[in-house]
Amino acid sequence: MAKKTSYPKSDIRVLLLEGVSQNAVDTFREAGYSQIEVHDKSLPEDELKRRIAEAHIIGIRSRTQLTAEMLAEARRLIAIGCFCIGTSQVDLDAAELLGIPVFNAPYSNTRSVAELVVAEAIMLMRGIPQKSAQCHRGGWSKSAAGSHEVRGKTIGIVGYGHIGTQVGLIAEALGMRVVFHDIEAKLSLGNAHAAAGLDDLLAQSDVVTLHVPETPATRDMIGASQIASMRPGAHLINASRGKVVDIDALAGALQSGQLGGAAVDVFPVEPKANGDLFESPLVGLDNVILTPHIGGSTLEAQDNIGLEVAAKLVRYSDNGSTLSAVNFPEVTLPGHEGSLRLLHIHRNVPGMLSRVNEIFSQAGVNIDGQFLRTHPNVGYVVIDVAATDAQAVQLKEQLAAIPGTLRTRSLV
Ligand SMILES: NC(=O)c1ccc[n+]([C@@H]2O[C@H](COP(=O)([O-])OP(=O)(O)OC[C@H]3O[C@@H](n4cnc5c(N)ncnc54)[C@H](O)[C@@H]3O)[C@@H](O)[C@H]2O)c1
Ligand SMILES: O=C(O)CC[C@@H](O)C(=O)O
Repeated sequence: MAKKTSYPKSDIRVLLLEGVSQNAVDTFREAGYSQIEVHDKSLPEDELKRRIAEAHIIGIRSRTQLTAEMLAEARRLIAIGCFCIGTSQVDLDAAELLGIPVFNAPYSNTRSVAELVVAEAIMLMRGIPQKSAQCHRGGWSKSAAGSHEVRGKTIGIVGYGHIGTQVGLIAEALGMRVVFHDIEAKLSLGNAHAAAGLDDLLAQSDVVTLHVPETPATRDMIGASQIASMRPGAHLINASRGKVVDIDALAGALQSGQLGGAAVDVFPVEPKANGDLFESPLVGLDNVILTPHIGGSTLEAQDNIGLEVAAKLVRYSDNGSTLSAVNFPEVTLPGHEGSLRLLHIHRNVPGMLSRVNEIFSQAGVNIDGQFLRTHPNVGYVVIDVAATDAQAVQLKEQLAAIPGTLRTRSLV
């Protein structure tokens, strides 16, 4: 009897780290996956290297670093799920060149971050962090000095994407004036308007809030000279990524009173697990709200993220669709009932498709459907055929032998 070509679901190992929602586990179970290993923390590097070598699918949040070196150990890995928005913890190019698509949840915690940011803007404008700290120490200083309504004040939003626009809409509903800065041309929502540039935004805002991704261009985007461009006594909120702000420059400005206060949720170096020591130059400053990277950590957001990312991973594993992958050619595929589906991920070099097609032509196998998308470095072609089990084994082996092949899979 011919050997089976598709990998049985019961052998597919799913490794879920960092306490992703139970919804994710349930989604895999309902789709027929049974080998699901769940950890509520990220794993130490050595252990992760061992575990990732066995896993076919891995789910992480922001603490697990999937570097090129780590991914080189992931010999069986077919897909990565980031159960969050940010994907800078994964070397996306390295994953693509290994033929591994990465999925995330681009909107599921947007509202949670936006609500927190607007609440923090109110707290900072009222001087609540300092007043609360004083009361905790047994102090009492009832005064309106330095305390302001947000109504009529200006909030400056850096990065006017999903979160930035939500912040703008909620802030405007509270009567705030909204300005934004983005590297892309953006449609202004409500009465928001684009600042002439970052410096212009900094100069006119009472509260500045950051909502950019971590990229080489956003690293230390707010340093000493940008802080010097802000209004004296203005406030800074960072719930984007820690490396976007020069944290020593921020600490200095908060200590000197150049800035009135800050709310910081993300840090250049964050503890790996709950209970680990948190260290920052901002610790102990009364005018700072410190939170442990929980901007998107509401039960609503985590439940939605669990469903969304697990569904994308299951769809890729079962059907091959890569729609909404962040690093990979996107192919939306119909069902393939009655056909064998072969997936071929390859280096995007000239002549690859003709070599693929030559294999089917020589085998005398008709192609029912074919789907191809390429990125500059990687191509992804999906071929549906009516083939016997014996032909299927041979076809997959021949596809895998084409020079430049990164991965092949077959789905029945
Ligand atoms: N604290 C948390 O828990 C939490 C939760 C969710 C997201 N985040 C972070 O927030 C970031 C933003 O999320 P989003 O969903 O709004 O992303 P998004 O992609 O929708 O928006 C980001 C915006 O930043 C703009 N941008 C990129 N580089 C820029 C630059 N150099 N200068 C100005 N603008 C620039 C983009 O054009 C885009 O409009 C994420 O990348 C993630 O790192 C944090
Ligand atoms: O849940 C996390 O660990 C990350 C949350 C947030 O930073 C995101 O990128 O969505």
